[in-house]
Amino acid sequence: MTACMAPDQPERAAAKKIPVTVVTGFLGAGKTTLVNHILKENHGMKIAIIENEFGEVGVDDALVIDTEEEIFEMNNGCICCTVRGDLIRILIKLAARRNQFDAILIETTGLCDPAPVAQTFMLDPDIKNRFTIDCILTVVDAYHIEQHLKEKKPDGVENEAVERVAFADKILLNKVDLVTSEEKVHVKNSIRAINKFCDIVECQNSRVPLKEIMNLKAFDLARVMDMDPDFLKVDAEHMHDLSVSSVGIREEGNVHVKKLEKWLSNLLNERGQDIFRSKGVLSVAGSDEKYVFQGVHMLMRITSSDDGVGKAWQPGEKRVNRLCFIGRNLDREELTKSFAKCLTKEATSTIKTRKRARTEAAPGDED
Ligand SMILES: Nc1nc2c(ncn2[C@@H]2O[C@H](COP(=O)(O)OP(=O)(O)OP(=O)(O)O)[C@@H](O)[C@H]2O)c(=O)[nH]1
Repeated sequence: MTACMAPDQPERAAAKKIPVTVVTGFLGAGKTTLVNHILKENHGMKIAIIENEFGEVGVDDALVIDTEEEIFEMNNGCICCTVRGDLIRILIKLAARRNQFDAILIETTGLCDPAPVAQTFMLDPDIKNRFTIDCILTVVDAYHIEQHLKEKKPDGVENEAVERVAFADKILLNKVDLVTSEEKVHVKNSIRAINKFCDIVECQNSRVPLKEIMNLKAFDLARVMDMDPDFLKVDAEHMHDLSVSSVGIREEGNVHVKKLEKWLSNLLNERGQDIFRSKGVLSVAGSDEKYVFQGVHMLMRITSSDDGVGKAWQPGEKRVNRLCFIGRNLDREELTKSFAKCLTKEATSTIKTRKRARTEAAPGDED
């Protein structure tokens, strides 16, 4: 999205390359939370944000705060492989409007390999003359990172969490509220063992001043090449872990919120080791608020548009529940069937009730 927060400055139109911040981080680390934080802050910068979401069913549109700004969403694949062409097309369009913003922030998917994304800015002739990578910013979930760093991967598959930390120019050590000081020191040591150079900034709910994360000129190609001499080889091996998959559910109807809560908490208690990430937008019987659930392994939270994220269901909007699970050994049929048991026949939404009341009321009677 293009966050227009300051008047145009003519000097911005000078032929300076547009700085790009690439935000990476494992599933659920706090990348969208960072985007929301940037959108809420009054920092006076105009930032174009490109969002790439992993999963069969897109949910992030409902997780980003309601804003007037333009959003570039890329939900048809991962920008490190299948939709790199789409990324290039968006960037070229943005380059044509370069005097309308100061910087670009790309939120990559939780499973994205940052190397091919960075390569796009080094190798594509249309892009490298117009843009420059300012920083590869990696958001780390202080509570869950250790288990992902230690995870054994199938042969030929890189550990995404390790890659993310290794490539980072800067790390936001997020969710510090969930760890003790000793655990935090331990996590920092693990990060340092992989990446000696990057700056580590601790934060909660991805709240950091913008000057800590943008216009840093922190990306250092020489350091990256030192670490990975094949970095600029486009045909270098790049394999996603195929044992990690996503199951998407799209289902019209209204859910019974208590049944849903029980289902989700049982599911994540039993399977949370393998279900890395779960999220969903829900239509709850009797409410016009759009409910959202967010799970990272066993931690789960249900909120609604009433809490300030996303918009309530609009009159005429199709109330479809959208759920996305990402992890190992997911059983699509079982997930779909067990979710269906949370639906209720108690279907009337307050929108319909209000609309009916209005049409039945005499003109001038409505409040
Ligand atoms: N306790 C706690 N929860 C947090 C913090 N930051 C973010 N969260 C929660 O973690 C969950 C995941 O946050 P997101 O920002 O959606 O994570 P993401 O990296 O965009 O996740 P993906 O879309 O899977 O890539 C949400 O429920 C957030 O509210 C934090 O500092 N502390």
